[in-house]
Amino acid sequence: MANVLEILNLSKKYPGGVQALNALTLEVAEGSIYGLLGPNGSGKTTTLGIVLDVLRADQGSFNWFGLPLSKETKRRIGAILETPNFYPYLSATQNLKIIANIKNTGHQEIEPVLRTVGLLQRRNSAYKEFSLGMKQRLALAAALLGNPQVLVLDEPTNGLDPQGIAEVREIIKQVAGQGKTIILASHLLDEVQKVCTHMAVLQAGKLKIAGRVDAILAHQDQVIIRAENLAAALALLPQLPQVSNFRQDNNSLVLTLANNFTSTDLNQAFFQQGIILSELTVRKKSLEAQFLDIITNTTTNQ
Ligand SMILES: Nc1ncnc2c1ncn2[C@@H]1O[C@H](COP(=O)(O)OP(=O)(O)OP(=O)(O)O)[C@@H](O)[C@H]1O
Repeated sequence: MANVLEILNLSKKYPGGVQALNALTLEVAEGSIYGLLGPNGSGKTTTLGIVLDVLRADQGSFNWFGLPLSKETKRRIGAILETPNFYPYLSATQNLKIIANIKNTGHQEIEPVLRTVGLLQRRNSAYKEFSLGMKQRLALAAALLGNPQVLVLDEPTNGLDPQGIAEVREIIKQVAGQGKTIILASHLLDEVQKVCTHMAVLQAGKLKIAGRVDAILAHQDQVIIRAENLAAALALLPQLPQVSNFRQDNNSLVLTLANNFTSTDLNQAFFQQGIILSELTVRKKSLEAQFLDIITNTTTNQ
């Protein structure tokens, strides 16, 4: 599948001396929901600012749809970097009419986008009467005007209550289901795991890891095995391509699977060598623990 966005060796130092980005390289494939994940200050907003032409990089390059950024490519991108300045006394529809005029798109798009974000019933209510969640959904509607191919969102659920968070996440998935690519920045692995198909993890402006969310997280599982003949199992482990590392813990062996292998593959490998496992347990780490592991242990890997 074609790439919607390609970032190559992007670096940015702010005047105060903070190296916000350090040779960042990543690719976003068409149709993906791509999470840019990292702790506060890791460079997510800076990355989005550069690719949306709000900030200038010191070094490196990027392209959208294989092309340099231009008026034409910008038209194919809808973005929310911060909450837009809607007029408080105007209704949802009136506010969107103003944005449609700025974007030079027809007013016939307003009703469908309000429906997509679940605000059609409230289209005549004044913006000032909206809850925070509704305001964020109106911002999404505004970003969707002009039918962009890509939606770029910076921390789209920040500050919302659980219901508001669930609504926004549902809209993101629905919009992706219409074939649009979504790029979103988040500091929550939980959010990225629930919403995204792919992710890049940033720390201190550097890429820690990038790839499919399920593959990255599966690689974090711990597998605990026991066998009648533990010594034979232990002796076999260094030869198994399914295992990336292991340690003995009393009568058990605790191991991490190599990329693209499952616990079934592991069980089969032992069986083929005549070792019957008496126990095989997959222990999923908490998402917080996985996030910390990725941030602290992972070596850069695209
Ligand atoms: N205008 C600025 N001037 C100086 N330093 C800045 C500026 N904007 C960001 N920084 C610094 O650059 C680094 C990256 O910031 P950035 O906002 O890109 O990170 P982030 O991952 O989006 O964080 P957050 O989740 O807190 O928004 C941080 O150390 C931040 O303090």
